[in-house]
Amino acid sequence: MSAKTIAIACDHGGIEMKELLVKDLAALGWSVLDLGTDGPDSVDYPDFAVKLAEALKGGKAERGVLLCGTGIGISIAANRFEHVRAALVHDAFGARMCRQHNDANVLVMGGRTTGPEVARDCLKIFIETEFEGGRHARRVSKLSGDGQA
Ligand SMILES: O=C[C@H](O)[C@H](O)[C@H](O)COP(=O)(O)O
Repeated sequence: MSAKTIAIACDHGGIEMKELLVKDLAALGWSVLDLGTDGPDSVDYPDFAVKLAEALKGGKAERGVLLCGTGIGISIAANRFEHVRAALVHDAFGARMCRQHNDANVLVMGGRTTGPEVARDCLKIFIETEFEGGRHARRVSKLSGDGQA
């Protein structure tokens, strides 16, 4: 069976965290689609959210990871796409809940706000936790235009 693919992208605020997490993803058995950025030069986080959203839409990856300084800007940008459920996570509980309750398909963290070991832990939990479905499936369906809001 071929490895599942996860896309990862960041701005300059998340570059060190990206390098760390790419290694972990490979060790966890995922094929990694690295969409940059690749160096410390200042770039604009919305451009990288778009790259990742397009990779998910085009079926090039099943899941995604986005990183910027705080995770805030890049999660705002990613959630403008209807097929993206990007969760800004700061701890293990959030990483677990965003999968179990929200079926998040993109994990977002801040390279300037979350320490490396917490980030690695969150990534592993995000990867290994399944969506619970049930009442949560009804709620998640309302996020994508199927609801009455
Ligand atoms: O939400 C935005 C992100 O945290 C960016 O990484 C941050 O705004 C970049 O800031 P600067 O251009 O000062 O490095």
